[in-house]
Amino acid sequence: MNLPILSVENLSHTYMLGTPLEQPALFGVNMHVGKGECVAIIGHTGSGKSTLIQHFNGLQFPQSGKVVVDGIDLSQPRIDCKMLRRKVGLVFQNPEDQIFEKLVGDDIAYGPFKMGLPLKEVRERVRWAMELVGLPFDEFRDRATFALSGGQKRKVALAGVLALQPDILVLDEPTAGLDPRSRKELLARIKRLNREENLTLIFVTHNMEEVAYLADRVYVLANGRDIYNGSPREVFGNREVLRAHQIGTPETVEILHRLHDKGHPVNPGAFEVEGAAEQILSLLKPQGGDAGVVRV
Ligand SMILES: Nc1ncnc2c1ncn2[C@@H]1O[C@H](COP(=O)(O)OP(=O)(O)OP(=O)(O)O)[C@@H](O)[C@H]1O
Repeated sequence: MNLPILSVENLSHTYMLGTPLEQPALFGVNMHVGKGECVAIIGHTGSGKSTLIQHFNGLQFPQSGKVVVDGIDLSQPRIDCKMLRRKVGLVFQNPEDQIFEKLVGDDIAYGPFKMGLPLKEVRERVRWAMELVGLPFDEFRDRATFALSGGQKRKVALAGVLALQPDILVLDEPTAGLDPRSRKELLARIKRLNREENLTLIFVTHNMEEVAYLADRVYVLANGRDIYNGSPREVFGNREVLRAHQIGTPETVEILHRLHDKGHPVNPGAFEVEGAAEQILSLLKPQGGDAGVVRV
């Protein structure tokens, strides 16, 4: 891991603390994310994923424990929230929570404009962010936000955050509700941002194919605790732990494990589609020295 740009130490959180409706959500969570890393957070519903990422840009502040973002200790009083939100862009699960202007271009321009940037730069950033998420500027800037499809709204919400040019991008279920083609396109764009622009990426997902495709490292949350972290290969290799916490594995892992259990010589750790396909194809090739010989 590179130098950590985000560290969480022993973080606990209880909703409605001190009331009869107290709801504990996090218990002593630890997490470290290196600059330029792509980290997935997985866990069953209610395990605390959203609560955790809300601590990264000051939507929640540590009740106990520590969150440090690029040197800013969020447990200290008088945090510069504006600066923090420029460093950490959070895209919510539901794009409706994030879009409030009538026109697409105005909505994406809102953040950079509030930063006090000159109009020319605001416009450049809006164009850049729109093209990046796959919304052609000339075609979409004057479109009404309310009349967009769910997938287009998701792209607008993402572009609005990208236009602030954050150092860390945090995505809550980035492709939920998208059709397979839009999902694939958006994931490829996000991957490019991480790999080519060196944007640190943290994302929450229930989709294990997404984890396999994007993540360098995976944190597993269960009942408000970080129970495991490792590379996708390590995490997906630990199917017992995942099953115990109602977390699936990518289809590729399942297929390779079934072949392996039936005695076929495959490595079930290969979770990427290309690697899995190669292994399956190699099983279909004739084995042994007589390969290709036709006996009559
Ligand atoms: N605003 C809130 N007030 C009270 N309790 C809450 C609130 N938000 C979340 N919780 C509770 O905190 C716990 C963790 O919720 P959280 O939304 O962080 O989980 P999650 O892993 O993101 O779930 P999901 O995968 O369903 O989005 C749950 O028990 C939830 O009911």
